[in-house]
Amino acid sequence: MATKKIQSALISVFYKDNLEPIIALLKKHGVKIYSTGGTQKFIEEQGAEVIPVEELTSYPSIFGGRVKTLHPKVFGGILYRRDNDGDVAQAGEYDIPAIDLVIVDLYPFEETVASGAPEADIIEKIDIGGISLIRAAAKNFKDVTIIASKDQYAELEGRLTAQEGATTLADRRYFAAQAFQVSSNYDTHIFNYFNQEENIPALKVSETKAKALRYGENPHQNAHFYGNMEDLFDQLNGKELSYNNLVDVDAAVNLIAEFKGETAFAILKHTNACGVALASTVKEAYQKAFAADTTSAFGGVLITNQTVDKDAAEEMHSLFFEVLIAPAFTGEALEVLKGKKNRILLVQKMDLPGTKMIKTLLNGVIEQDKDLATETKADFTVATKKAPTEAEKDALVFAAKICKHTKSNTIILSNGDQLFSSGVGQTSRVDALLQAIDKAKAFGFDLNGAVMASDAFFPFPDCVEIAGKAGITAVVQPGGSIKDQLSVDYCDANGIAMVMTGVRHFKH
Ligand SMILES: NC(=O)c1ncn([C@@H]2O[C@H](COP(=O)(O)O)[C@@H](O)[C@H]2O)c1NC=O
Repeated sequence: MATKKIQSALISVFYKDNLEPIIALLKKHGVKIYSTGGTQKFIEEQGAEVIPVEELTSYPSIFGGRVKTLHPKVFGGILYRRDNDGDVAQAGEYDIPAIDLVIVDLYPFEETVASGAPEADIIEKIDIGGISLIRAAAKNFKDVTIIASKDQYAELEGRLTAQEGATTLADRRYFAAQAFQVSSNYDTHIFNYFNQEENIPALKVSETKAKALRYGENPHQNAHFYGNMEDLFDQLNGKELSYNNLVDVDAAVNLIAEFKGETAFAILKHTNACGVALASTVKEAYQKAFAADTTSAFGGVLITNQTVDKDAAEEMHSLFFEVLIAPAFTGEALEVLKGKKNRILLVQKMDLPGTKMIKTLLNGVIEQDKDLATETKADFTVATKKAPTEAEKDALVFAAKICKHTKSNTIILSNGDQLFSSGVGQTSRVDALLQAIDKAKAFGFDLNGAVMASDAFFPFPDCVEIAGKAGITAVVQPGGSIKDQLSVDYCDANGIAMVMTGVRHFKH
């Protein structure tokens, strides 16, 4: 393995933190250090000698720092092939010194975009010299070690310490791969920023944090999560989230976001809600959600949008559940809930970011806007002679919100603050309705005066007929079938109120 002792380094970093141990190591091994303005000052403060890069290039940093390392003496020193006689002779001819190690930390482009800075500031944070140094050094990994981010200092320190100031070819190839990961991620963010306005048809996703999951949907499937869960949640208890947990947590967080300003509780299984309720306390909301399906709740993912207190915690403690998500837990509630060590407790710190959804299929991916449409009473068009009462309208809004987050074909039966039952993921709407009616009866709900929500239109009047006979008095559906009138006629003949929203909510 071609182990090479590092004799010279170029250091140019935006964030200077944590660089100290590297400087100390380089100093200890007598490495000649070249550096740019701010970094040079920082290294000198560490008591190490530095050659300003301007001395090497015979140019000052110009155009407000847009050009400082971009010079043949710098790039030649990185890129010339040490085993190529012609390159070595040219390096000598032009007095180009070898640079064995390059350490860069790029201008924080992504951070600057996220801060809402004006475009001029964002453009200045497109690093040119740094990204070029990274690519050059990574290309010449046979001879040069590249550290492309402050996140890699500790790894470099470890290897230099263990190998007496040297790196192996395997080290350098590894760091080169890391470097291209950094540069491609950086360019992806720049492209996506520009493409917000340009809409060039290209999908660039770059997630640099990967977490190996225990397994995928089933134990024989490997799986990873690419993303940054720490931004969204603090985990207070329990084992690591599994692949299926993550899928359900995503569904739960999207569902509960519908109930801002209310005290809501939901219980989900396989992304569908088997219990949803509104109440004045978390305990009561949990009790009502649980009552909708006391069987399915076992092993479920639970979520509320209010602080979980001791009363609520004691109420749900006897249930075996996988995950509980809340914006906060009281100390007493945690004491109760932590009684089961595998139970995952998550504090949700923010709403889900992002407005797009991506899925792989066939030999490509499909992307779409998230379904962010939620109908209010104002969006209802009364289609029947009889209009729903205000209480029925409230119930229809509640049912429609749950319906939107349930697998198609779906039917939701509820009142204004409690999911009674749902028919989920059925191949016919009639089956979804029959499933919902059976479930409601099985869990003791009286459907007389209940409301029904459907994710898509009724192609035939069969659903309203079955629902009416079960006691349903008001219905919300998108409408849009050429046979809408048949359903309206049935409702008119049987005293059922029906509203249409014009918005379909398929969820496949
Ligand atoms: N223009 C250049 O030639 C150039 N060379 C290096 N940089 C960047 O300048 C920063 C360090 O600058 P300083 O050492 O002056 O704080 C690093 O983030 C590095 O990626 C440059 N700046 C931007 O492109």
